[in-house]
Amino acid sequence: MEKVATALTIAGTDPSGGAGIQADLKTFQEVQSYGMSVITSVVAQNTTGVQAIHHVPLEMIEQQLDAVISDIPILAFKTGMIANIDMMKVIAEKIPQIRAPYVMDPVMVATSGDALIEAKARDFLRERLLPFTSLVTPNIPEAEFLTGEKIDSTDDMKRATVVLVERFGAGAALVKGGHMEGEATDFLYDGSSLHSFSSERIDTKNTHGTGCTYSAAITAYLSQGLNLYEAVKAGKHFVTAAIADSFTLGSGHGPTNHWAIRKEKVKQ
Ligand SMILES: Nc1ncnc2c1ncn2[C@@H]1O[C@H](COP(=O)(O)OP(=O)(O)OP(=O)(O)O)[C@@H](O)[C@H]1O
Ligand SMILES: Cc1ncc(CO)c(N)n1
Repeated sequence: MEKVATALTIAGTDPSGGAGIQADLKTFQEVQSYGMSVITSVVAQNTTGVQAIHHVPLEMIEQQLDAVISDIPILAFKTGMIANIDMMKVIAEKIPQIRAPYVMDPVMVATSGDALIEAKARDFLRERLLPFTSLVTPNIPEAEFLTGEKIDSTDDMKRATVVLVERFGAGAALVKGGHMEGEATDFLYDGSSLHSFSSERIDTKNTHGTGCTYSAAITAYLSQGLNLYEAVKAGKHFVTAAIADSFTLGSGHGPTNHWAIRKEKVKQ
């Protein structure tokens, strides 16, 4: 029987469908990995912002993790929104049982600017979870927080990738340039080489969930056995197509289009 590429996301939800668990599962499906999910927080949010957050009880997060881990092999997994230290502890205890590449999207604020994690939990994320990662994918503000250093230039971005790996123990680091000006360039440091991935900047306000979609695509490609460089390259292609074909839905930052890649294939 064919081996199924299984991918798990551990994250919060977005009922408007553009970010969080919903974006992750849509992305896994488009990339053709079998998607699974553990929900940390139920978030009432849409393209304009976050209206309310309900944290799933810790025992329930643990039971969801046990349900998946005890039954199904996981070939790659990612974490997104983990709102507080107690949740991080539960997840940190289970991670050693999942012997698969781990992509951390260190989610801190939504595209709308609303906070998704408690301030004091941000240090814990770096100290307790970062050392387990195969890859961490911060945007500029997240990288500034994790390294404690200001990022104003591409040289600063490159330096941050190295600091995250050499000083803080990430397996590899991808610092994303969505928040810079000019080309959308991301830098990857894997512990030995530095790579860059660039695309033209697309003129759109529809960037709700781009970070979730990107890290989910990388996770899915890793679950299929691609190496880190190839997975990031394919993930960058996926997210660029999804932003280029994004939807103007709702009155705020619209979502990316997760089936853009399929349309691209049909066009060829
Ligand atoms: N306008 C744009 N045009 C092209 N690529 C973009 C644009 N904005 C972001 N990107 C790319 O999208 C990916 C996600 O990057 P970004 O820095 O926006 O993540 P993020 O801030 O974590 O996302 P989120 O909005 O979900 O929090 C990166 O590859 C980045 O270079
Ligand atoms: C649940 C969740 N995770 C991540 C983001 C970041 O886009 C968001 N808006 N919501």
